[in-house]
Amino acid sequence: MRSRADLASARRVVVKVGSSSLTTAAGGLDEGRLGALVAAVQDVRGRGAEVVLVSSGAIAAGLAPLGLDRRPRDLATQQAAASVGQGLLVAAYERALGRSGTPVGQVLLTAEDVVRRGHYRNAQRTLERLLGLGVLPVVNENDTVATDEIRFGDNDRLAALVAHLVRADALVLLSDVDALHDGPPGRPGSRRVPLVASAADLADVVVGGTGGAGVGTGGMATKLAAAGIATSSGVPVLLTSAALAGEGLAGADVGTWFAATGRRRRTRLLWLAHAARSRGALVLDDGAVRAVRDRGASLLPAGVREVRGEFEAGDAVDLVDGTGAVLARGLVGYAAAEVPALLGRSTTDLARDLGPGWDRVLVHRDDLVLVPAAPG
Ligand SMILES: Nc1ncnc2c1ncn2[C@@H]1O[C@H](COP(=O)(O)OP(=O)(O)O)[C@@H](O)[C@H]1O
Ligand SMILES: N[C@@H](CCC(=O)OP(=O)(O)O)C(=O)O
Repeated sequence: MRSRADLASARRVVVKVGSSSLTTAAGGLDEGRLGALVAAVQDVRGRGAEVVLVSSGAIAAGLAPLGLDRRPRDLATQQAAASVGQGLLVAAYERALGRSGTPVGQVLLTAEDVVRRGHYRNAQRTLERLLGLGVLPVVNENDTVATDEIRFGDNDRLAALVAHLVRADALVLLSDVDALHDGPPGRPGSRRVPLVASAADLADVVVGGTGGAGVGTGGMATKLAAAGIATSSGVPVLLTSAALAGEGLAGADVGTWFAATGRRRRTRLLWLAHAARSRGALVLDDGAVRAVRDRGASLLPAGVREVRGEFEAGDAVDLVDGTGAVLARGLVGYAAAEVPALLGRSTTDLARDLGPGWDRVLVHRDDLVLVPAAPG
């Protein structure tokens, strides 16, 4: 997809809508705006395209029923609000779609669901089936069970990973602002940025926090991070306001278009590079640094000098060099408690001394992404 005009002929689109676009100033869901969004989505579906909707708003929708007048700060109350609000949110989508006969499919995901192979294959299969059955999947983070460590916290990045998961032609991020501006919107002189073709186009952009009602989470920063994830793996992004959704999805010259900059990568690696939180670190000797960084090799226990942190097999860890700089991230094959006994030893020794199964690599090269060196 080369430009926003191509959106009019997209085959499959992921549309993400933020809390600020679905709630009223007084709190609670704004069914008028939700209905307008659904109408825009139905136009796209009417053209024969498939849509996955990633909708925030569960926490915001749960505030009023719980007598809360603002977004709570602590995780437990946020989860309680999400638990109450998610049902209201899906019910509002069902009401808005009611007469069309389009069924709504609620899909609640955690970060785990897009990283562990079995989980993301499962999520992928379910979404494909829902689309095949003519359902409108409405995706949100499974807030009520996600702990701080595994939480996305913002649906912008979740939407980028979902767009990759379903191989969408484009991701459309809808917020309460019409486009990315070169400074916080409302500040005199701030202007719309119509096109971001590469990171250089963001050099002069000043990004602020969340806007208006204070129900949004990440402000523009998480949208730019999400756009980076999507475009670097081949999915272009349109960022505009929910009010302009219909025009944007029809390819009109609204919002900010982020062109694709890279090619499709493995979903797990995309998550590792952009979304995973490391549970620990492995300190590599110089030979292992060269093998991993320059030769694309797997990390063997023999090249590791030290282990830091508490992690389980399958967790994300940083691979750091002798100076502490992170050179890669990977999914580790052993738990932290098992690693000290392996350090510095060859796989042949390990198999001989500890028996079969202990000759695995520490981090397989298929489970590893290099982290670009910090500039300067
Ligand atoms: N450079 C910028 N361009 C556009 N919007 C910006 C910029 N800096 C900060 N913002 C703010 O980001 C807000 C959108 O983020 P957020 O409230 O988290 O939205 P949502 O709930 O839709 O995810 C906008 O209301 C806007 O005020
Ligand atoms: N899962 C949360 C959404 C958090 C979030 O990303 O909100 P937003 O910044 O408004 O898109 C909820 O439904 O309230």
